[in-house]
Amino acid sequence: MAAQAQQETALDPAQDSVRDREIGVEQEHLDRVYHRLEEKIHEAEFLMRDAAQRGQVGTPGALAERDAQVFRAGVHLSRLNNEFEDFLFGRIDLLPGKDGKKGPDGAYTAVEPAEGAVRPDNTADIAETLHIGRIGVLDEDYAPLVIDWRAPAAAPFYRSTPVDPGRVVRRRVIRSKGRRVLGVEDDLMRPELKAFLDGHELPVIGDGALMAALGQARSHTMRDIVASIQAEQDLVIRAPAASVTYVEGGPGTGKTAVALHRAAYLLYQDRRRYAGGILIVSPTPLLVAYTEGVLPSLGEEGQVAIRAIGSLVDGAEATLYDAPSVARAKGSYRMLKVLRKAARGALELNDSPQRLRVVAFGRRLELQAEELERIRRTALGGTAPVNLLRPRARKLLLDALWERSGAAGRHADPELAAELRSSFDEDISSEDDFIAFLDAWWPELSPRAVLAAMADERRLGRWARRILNPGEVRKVARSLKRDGLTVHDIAMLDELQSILGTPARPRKRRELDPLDQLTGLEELMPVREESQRERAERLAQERIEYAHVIVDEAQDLTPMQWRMVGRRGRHATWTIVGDPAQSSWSDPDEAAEARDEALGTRPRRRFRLTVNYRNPAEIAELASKVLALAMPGSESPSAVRSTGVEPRFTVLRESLGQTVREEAARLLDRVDGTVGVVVAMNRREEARRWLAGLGDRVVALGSLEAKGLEYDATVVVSPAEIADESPAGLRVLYVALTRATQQLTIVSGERDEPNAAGVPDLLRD
Ligand SMILES: Nc1ncnc2c1ncn2[C@@H]1O[C@H](COP(=O)(O)OP(=O)(O)OP(=O)(O)O)[C@@H](O)[C@H]1O
Repeated sequence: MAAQAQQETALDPAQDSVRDREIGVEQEHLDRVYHRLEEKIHEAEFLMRDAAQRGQVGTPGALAERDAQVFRAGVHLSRLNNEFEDFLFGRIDLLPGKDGKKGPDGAYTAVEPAEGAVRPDNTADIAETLHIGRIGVLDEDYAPLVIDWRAPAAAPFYRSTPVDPGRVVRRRVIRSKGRRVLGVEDDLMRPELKAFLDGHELPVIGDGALMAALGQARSHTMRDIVASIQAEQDLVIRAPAASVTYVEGGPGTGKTAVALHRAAYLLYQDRRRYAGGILIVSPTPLLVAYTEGVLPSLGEEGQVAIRAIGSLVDGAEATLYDAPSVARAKGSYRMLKVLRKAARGALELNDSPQRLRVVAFGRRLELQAEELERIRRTALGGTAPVNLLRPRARKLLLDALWERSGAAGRHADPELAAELRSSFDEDISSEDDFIAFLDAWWPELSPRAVLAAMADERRLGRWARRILNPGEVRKVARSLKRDGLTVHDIAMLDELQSILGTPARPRKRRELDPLDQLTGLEELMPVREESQRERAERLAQERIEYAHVIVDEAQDLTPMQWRMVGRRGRHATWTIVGDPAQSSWSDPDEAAEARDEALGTRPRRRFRLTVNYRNPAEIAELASKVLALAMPGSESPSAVRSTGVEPRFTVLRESLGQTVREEAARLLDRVDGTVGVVVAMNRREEARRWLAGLGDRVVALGSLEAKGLEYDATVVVSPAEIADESPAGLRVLYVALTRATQQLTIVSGERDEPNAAGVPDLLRD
């Protein structure tokens, strides 16, 4: 952060005493906060005991409210004690505001200082001090002890910059653990100003919280960034929820972090609206596992579902990846046409009956294959879901049988004719042969059954004629034969579900009570209504639509995946974050078209994040060489820090496995946190074996799995192999090169053509 006042160093004893004093000041405040919370708990407990003693005193509503209050207070304190390591993390010291108005959180609302707040000799008095934390706490007079980070009054903590300071003079990050304050770091937003708080000059400690946060060792889970959200990120987090918020930014600019904080912010802003749920779509289960702790650390759980794109369909979990050429066929719009044909074609699988025989009015009636085929085609006309067309097909069969029966002209009186027809329909419909025929001839199809039918190459060839080429048909059919589902199969299953439809089922009646049956009571009682809770549970189970959908790594979604995600947010507002330069999908234009279709005509609000908080400048610079090849003309985000450690280049020694293992071990010695080894997808298993026994700080990843993740150090194995993997290979390599927060080692394989210094061809100037 610019213009940090670094008036002190830890080595200066005088400064140390100022630091200790300031830590003491914050400790006092934190003690007050905890004291207040305990008071609230006691208050609530007292109310509860009192309520219990007085039995029915008070309206039921008031009693319920008390219970709820006790419950909330209890949850509050247990969270504070157990989960929030740094519950209170910020403070701003502010000049007096333009108007004297206070907001609902007890803080003054004006963003700009009052005229005359700064005196001509560049001195000023601090008029207000606000502490910022994960949740808000008021004192007994309703003055704010802690402001929730998402409240409007907290915005200046994130937004204020030395260029545009508003009322903020000093911005402080407080580091604490449990109930103990460990440290403070200050930034001065008006370094030229001499400001006084209670008559004493405002002290300034430390060298910036952002750098401290960025330098920390990484673990296998992501941390929240509440204490150091930067102004351009804050604009996205607090953007109004209407329509579509669209965020682009290079690697490490905080897109994922911003997306998660935005979910928490939206819930805070309008909890009722988002009771419909927020869905965060993530590219891989690894990234889900990496990020899922962030929301609980912000005090939000329950209403946010973070799901990998391969886990969006209930009961189906992707465990496999497709080869790039198969993925291209399965993910593109062309597959939609194939699925539509397959869903209709699957009705005619080999065991479909070729003849219908029934007896009506004492006569045997029969429909042959040709007639049945004609009826099926008529029933399938249009685009209605196949499973919902069964009643129509049944009706057409009955029409044809009626015709065949010759009964049509028997009565001139239309009423009698209609009566005859309806008893004809009733007779036939209840005939066992007819029911069995219909079940076999128009079975209810499941998405899985259709997908399984597509594994037959000849059949798929028929359905995909002039849509996929024979090579693609062969490969897709073969891939569908494997046990297990791929990420792209999931979007196909979801599409099939919508093409096939689900017939309405009769409502499940409540379990019969044997006693009721004996007494006949069951017959007298009306069918029990669903309770409100049961209804809520049922809706939650059935829910595929959300109130807000956040798509992370949006550049990777295929057209079929956009359709799947779009179905989950038909009435939602959206936040889309991504980076076209990191796209692993080969046809970005087609994907953009599908995205626009999913989002409809909703207006978009666009943002761009420009600063890379992950990679040191040395690594970012190397990665920018690949960016220039992958997306000529696009700009790299600027790295916010530098470590002085250049990327290391090595060539394969005895064997690739041995070399990689040695390099990983070397990095494990040099960093405190994690090491990621990124290889081409087809080397994943091999790479896991190479690293066996090195401990759980090191992991092997296929190039596509590295998406969104970060490590203290990474080993990127054979850039050429990764780049040659798919048409989007260079962009995937760019992802691989931008995962490290501290050190990067490149191991060249045979295809990399390294020069004497070990630098592979792709990474040379
Ligand atoms: N304001 C911030 N304060 C502290 N750390 C930050 C801040 N913004 C981002 N970071 C850190 O930078 C790293 C990169 O953030 P994140 O993973 O969200 O970036 P990204 O844009 O999603 O990257 P990619 O596109 O490569 O997946 C994370 O470790 C994150 O915690």
